Amino acid sequence: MAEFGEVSQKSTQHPKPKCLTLQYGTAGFRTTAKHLDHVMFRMGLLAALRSKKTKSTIGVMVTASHNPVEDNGVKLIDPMGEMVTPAWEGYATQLANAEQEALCTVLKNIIETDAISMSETANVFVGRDTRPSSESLTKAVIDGVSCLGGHSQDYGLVTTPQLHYMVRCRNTHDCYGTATLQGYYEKLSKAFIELTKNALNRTDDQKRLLVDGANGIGALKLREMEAFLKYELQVALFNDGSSGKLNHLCGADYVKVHQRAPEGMHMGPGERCCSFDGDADRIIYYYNDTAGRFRLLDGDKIATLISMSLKELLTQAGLNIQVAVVQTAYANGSATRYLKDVMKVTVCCTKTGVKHLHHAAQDFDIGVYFEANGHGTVLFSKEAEKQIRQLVKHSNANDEKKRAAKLLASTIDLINQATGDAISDMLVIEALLAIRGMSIQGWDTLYTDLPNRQLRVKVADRQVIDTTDAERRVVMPAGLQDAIDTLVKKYKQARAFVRPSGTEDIVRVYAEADTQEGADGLAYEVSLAVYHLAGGTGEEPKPLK
Ligand SMILES: CC(=O)N[C@H]1[C@@H](OP(=O)(O)O)O[C@H](CO)[C@@H](O)[C@@H]1O
Ligand SMILES: [Mg+2]
Repeated sequence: MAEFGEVSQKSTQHPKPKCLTLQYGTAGFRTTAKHLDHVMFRMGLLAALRSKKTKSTIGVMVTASHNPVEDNGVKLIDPMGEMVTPAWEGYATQLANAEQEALCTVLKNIIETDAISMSETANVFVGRDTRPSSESLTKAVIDGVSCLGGHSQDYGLVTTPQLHYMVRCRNTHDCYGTATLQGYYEKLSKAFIELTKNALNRTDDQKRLLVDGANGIGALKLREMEAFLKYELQVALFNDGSSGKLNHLCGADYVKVHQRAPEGMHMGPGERCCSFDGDADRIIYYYNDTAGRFRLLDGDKIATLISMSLKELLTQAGLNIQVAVVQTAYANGSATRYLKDVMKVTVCCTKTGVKHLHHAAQDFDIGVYFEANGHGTVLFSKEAEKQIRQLVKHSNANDEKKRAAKLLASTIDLINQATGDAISDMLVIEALLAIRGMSIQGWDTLYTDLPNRQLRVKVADRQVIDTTDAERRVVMPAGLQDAIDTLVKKYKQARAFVRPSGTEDIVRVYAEADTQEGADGLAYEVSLAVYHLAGGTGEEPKPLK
């Protein structure tokens, strides 16, 4: 094959450091940026192959999300804007790790195994975050695509969900929206304005939202969008990237993990605040209560607000459409209980990682999925969307039904169904709170989170831990699950689990209990069990102070 001559030749300009092995993890490849040039070139090759195979446009996003600014990473986006299918994650790992001489053989194997017709055209959309390394890494991706005769469209600086959206628009021939930034801003802001028309007498205070942009791409894009929102949302933007460092002491991950406000944000009591992560696919809300205590509203609370609102609107519209919520083991026990017992919605639990939640949510009429850390969106089945849109058109429908159906239709338009999207989720939350006339305090008190703690344990090989039941139970190493069960019994309302991280070289420990001391104590004791039974390295875990 003629193309391979060029691949061999060009790949020498993107050499692989010897002995470096990487894995396509929970969210693509991620490591220090200086080790990624060859990976980017090769992901360009793979994206071209995936495009030929699917006869569709494929996306390649250069970002390391909430990681430090020195890191970078890459994720592949499949035709409907979802994460690339698991079999191809395997190909991605093979390609990234092939030594220079073996690259063409690995490429040929993929082409043969998947029976890819090389005469097909290839189209790849490329986007990047604000990291200094992202620009040159993007060039490496484009080099890879063109080596296999593919065509790239470089969107430059975009949030991860914006690129997912572009891919979905292109492959639905613009039915989903127009594949431009302007198209994205117009579609979302139109739906937002439509929805907020239903919130009467909103004051400027109620329209005000403090946003922590994590010094990243989300801040830039929110600024671009502001004019489209016609003052229906009045954003006070902090950590906008003009001086601070990306993700440093700010952003959704920092706020969630440390359960503390980001640096650089000036919060008055009761003011509604939110944080994006470094590529704006995660969002977390929070506020300081009147006693000055920091209160976090995480992905679970977001899923609760959204599913509750959708359910009520469906009832008002007289539509018999099922709403389900998909969570992971990290969902707070109180959230799961509230959804099941009070709201009576179907709740299902999947493994960690957006792709698992997204996949599970596709099984329902309306699948609301959120990780506790704020990754998430809502998926509407074709049939559910059709019923809602038909009711909007139906001139005989009575006023209340029609109004509810219109609200549902605008909510569909406001949600980025391709993937979790901080900007889109923020607008959905703002609109729903406004329509309900609900304050952040009111939303917060729907249920009270059980105190919880997450810890990390270093072990020689995290793959020695094997889990089952959506990562809630350990199968290997022997004895670890028994040890956890015994420890959990010592605490009230307690739950704990451990799993190997898919993005970092650590084992994660999660514990919750009726008090913070309990959650901390249990998390510590479970960490010790992991350390002793799963080959801990370095210092033994210490109790939390
Ligand atoms: C406990 C936790 O927050 N895990 C995160 C983290 O995955 P780990 O596999 O736990 O490292 O990064 C993923 C990608 O961003 C995200 O989907 C997930 O929720
Ligand atoms: Mg992210």
